[in-house]
Amino acid sequence: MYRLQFRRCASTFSTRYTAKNEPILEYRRGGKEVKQLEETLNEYKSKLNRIPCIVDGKEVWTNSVQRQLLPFDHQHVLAEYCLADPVLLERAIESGVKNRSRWEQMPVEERANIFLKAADLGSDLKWRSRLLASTMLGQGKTIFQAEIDAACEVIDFWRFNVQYLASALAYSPISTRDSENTYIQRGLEGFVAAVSPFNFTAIGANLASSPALMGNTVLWKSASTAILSNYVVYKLLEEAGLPPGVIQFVPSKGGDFGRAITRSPHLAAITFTGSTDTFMTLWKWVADNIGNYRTFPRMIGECGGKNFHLIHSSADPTTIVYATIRSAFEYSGQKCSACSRVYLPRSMSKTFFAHMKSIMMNELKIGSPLQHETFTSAVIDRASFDNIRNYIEYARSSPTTKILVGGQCDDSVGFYVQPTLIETTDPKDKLMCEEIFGPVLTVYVYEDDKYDETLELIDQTSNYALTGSIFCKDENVLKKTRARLMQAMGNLYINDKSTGAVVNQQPFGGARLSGTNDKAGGPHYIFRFSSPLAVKNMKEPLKTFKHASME
Ligand SMILES: NC(=O)c1ccc[n+]([C@@H]2O[C@H](COP(=O)([O-])OP(=O)(O)OC[C@H]3O[C@@H](n4cnc5c(N)ncnc54)[C@H](O)[C@@H]3O)[C@@H](O)[C@H]2O)c1
Ligand SMILES: N[C@@H](CCC=O)C(=O)O
Repeated sequence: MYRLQFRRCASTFSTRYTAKNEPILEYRRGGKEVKQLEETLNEYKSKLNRIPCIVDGKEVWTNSVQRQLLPFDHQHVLAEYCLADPVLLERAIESGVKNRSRWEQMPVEERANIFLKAADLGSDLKWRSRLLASTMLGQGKTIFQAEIDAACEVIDFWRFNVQYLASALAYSPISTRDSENTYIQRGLEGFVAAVSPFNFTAIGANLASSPALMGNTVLWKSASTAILSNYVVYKLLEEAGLPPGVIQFVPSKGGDFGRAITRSPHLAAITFTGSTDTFMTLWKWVADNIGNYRTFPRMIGECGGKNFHLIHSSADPTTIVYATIRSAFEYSGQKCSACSRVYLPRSMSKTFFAHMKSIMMNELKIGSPLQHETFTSAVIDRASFDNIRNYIEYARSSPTTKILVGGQCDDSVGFYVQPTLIETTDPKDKLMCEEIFGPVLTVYVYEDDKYDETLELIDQTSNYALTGSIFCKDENVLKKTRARLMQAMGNLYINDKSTGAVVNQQPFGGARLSGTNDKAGGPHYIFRFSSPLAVKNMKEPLKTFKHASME
């Protein structure tokens, strides 16, 4: 059990708290964590989970009710949740504004300890199984994918953000004989709007809780397909001691939420993760209202990607296959960091394609995420299924692309899209440029002697710059490649897959239109939610207005 302990030394604070990454549990059949998880899965599955909005700490059961379905069995309604309409959103904003200064004035140690307590609760099997079960059912994640997201990453965000805050508080400006100088991490004036995506429970948890840790009040709008897991996160925080009215849990229609927050003069920041288009819409709405705000709203956005694996002829032939399978098809490619374009040298293409085909056709089990042997399951919803199917149809009809494996889509029970491997002869094909957000991987084979041109191609093909992997064992080539692709990603992997960033190991965020690159899971992220106050306190009265040179 960690408690944050600050100790005063002269005029500075310091702390003994150092976070560690939460160990990943294995969930082997018959183990105690599996037993607990199965009980919780059964509990959630056997009832209709009813979810209210929460405003000012009070449940609000609105008349507008929506349903969350199991993506892998869409006849099964997992939850019914209440939608906040524009009037309730106004109330939530008022509540946030009203509660802000009381929360901000709570001693920072007490605030931080709530999140450390939350991390401890999440680590324990009772809450851990709730986090996992709600994520597996609602978002269609396998046990491993749910564990690394809804348990480990959630817990890591809570612990490491506290560590970053503690280090920040250790900073003290120089005081002089005449003046005592202090530097205070203050919350933003107004409220923070957190808008989260469906694909990571941890992202929702982080978007809502980082601003809160820094003394802000938050309006949290979850994605409609991640409501149950996000509600579990909210309830966990409540049990950890988060006071009422610090986070308002307000599922709502995207447009209603976006309009309500951008209309309010009290908007202090939007912390968003989702598609680039949605972030651009929010940015435009803020611009439309720019004369109306009390402060400049901060825009923090982590957006889409078109992540690449670049393979050099010196790469290890087995690593490139395993890494590509994992990055492109785990969680059905629904990670912003998923590999969706590969640049492959002609000299390795035969063995690469043969190995990929063999694994994809014989070893990848696609099915219910509740079965241990499942590699990946259905995609999140009807809209996503239709969108991905359109790209596959396009690939079927285009003269420059060929589907090598997969391509089948079946929505009779769940929204299943078979992992699909495509080869294109057009490196600027839309399959190489646009984010698909599904299990569709396109490969462009380049001639070995065209490596430099291929670097140019990678850099120029997409407006996204989220993650990229270089597979190469030649140090000189690697050096040249890194220099050429310096701006082509926010997270670079060398001889590893382009997914799987871990808090405080690979702080995460993209460049270009992939986002504002504030690096969640890194030491600077929390400062986007702070408006520091520098204080100079004069010790002596002024004796003259004249400078020495004037004497
Ligand atoms: N870069 C990252 O760290 C990161 C991480 C996860 C996901 N993503 C990206 O997220 C996308 C997938 O997630 P998604 O489908 O949930 O994205 P999305 O943009 O459809 O939705 C994200 C959130 O925005 C809300 N929203 C939609 N319109 C809105 C509006 N006008 N005003 C306010 N809110 C609005 C949605 O309801 C949801 O809560 C992909 O593009 C993926 O790359 C990026
Ligand atoms: N932490 C994730 C990024 C989140 C994107 O959806 C990864 O690196 O796989």
